[in-house]
Amino acid sequence: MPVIQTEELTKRFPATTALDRLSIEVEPGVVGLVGANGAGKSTLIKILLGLSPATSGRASVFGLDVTKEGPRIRERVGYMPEHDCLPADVSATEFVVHMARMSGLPANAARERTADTLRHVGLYEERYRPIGGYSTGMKQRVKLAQALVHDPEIVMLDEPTNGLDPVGRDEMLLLIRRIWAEFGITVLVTSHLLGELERISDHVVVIDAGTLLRSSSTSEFTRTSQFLVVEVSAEADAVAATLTSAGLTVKRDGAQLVLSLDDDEIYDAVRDAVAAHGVGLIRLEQRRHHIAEIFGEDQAGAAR
Ligand SMILES: Nc1ncnc2c1ncn2[C@@H]1O[C@H](COP(=O)(O)OP(=O)(O)OP(=O)(O)O)[C@@H](O)[C@H]1O
Repeated sequence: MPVIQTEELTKRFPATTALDRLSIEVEPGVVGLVGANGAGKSTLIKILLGLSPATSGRASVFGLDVTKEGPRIRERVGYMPEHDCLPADVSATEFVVHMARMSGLPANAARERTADTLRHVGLYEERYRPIGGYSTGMKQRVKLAQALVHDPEIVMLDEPTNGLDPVGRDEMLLLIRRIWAEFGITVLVTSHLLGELERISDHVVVIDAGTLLRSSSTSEFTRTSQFLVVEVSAEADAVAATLTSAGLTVKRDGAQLVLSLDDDEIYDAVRDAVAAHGVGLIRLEQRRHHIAEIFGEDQAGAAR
């Protein structure tokens, strides 16, 4: 059974449709939910948590209907909200213990789990300092710790790398990957940056204006979002024709030939075509599509 399932899920606000008949399935692992600002990521998480009702359609977590089983779902889910929501005048320890108690842990267990979790997120040394004096990265770690402290089966992390510098982003991404790798907790993590989610996710779901653009394994996603640029010393048209007759998708971009990377034989085919025409190979380079190109995905994968 999928951990999360939605069927034709729709959420309308007076001025906008945040989710438009969205159907997705999430299996255990790290799942990246990618979309531009306003795509509907936070809205989806709030519906899954039973915090906001859908307009129509269905959603379930662990097979439990979100409209009827909100409390039972929230017992088993950790949630890291997008925006800063931490009290400034208490320490990380006080706050996370409080959240653990709210989740039903007895006092001793709450204190022990808090210490373990703060150590895991790298905040052990600073755990008694007031949160108000923390950096953005430290605050994100407190938010992550409170999502993990009651030992959930899945965590939903809304833009956990927001506001972090490149080093802070890398550290946060590593921490997120470890949640699944070391503890077996499924992670649903949102971002508007595909590249960073690709690094840690087993599966990527892309939404745009509340609709599903794509849902696939990360390896498949990476393969089809890349292309190969070939530049030859002469006879570019003839080389392109040879590659096309070998079954490859070839587009011209000035002097360059742009090939879809969806064929495993592509490098052999390029070598053979270049040899057949007796021309030199000036450039052979793998490149990535820009995110906007992937969002308007063209499976042929040529650069525009
Ligand atoms: N409570 C609300 N009332 C009215 N409109 C809302 C509400 N919450 C979200 N929206 C609208 O729904 C759309 C989706 O918003 P949502 O916050 O889910 O997007 P998002 O993908 O999480 O983007 P962001 O990262 O910017 O939050 C947006 O157009 C937003 O303005």
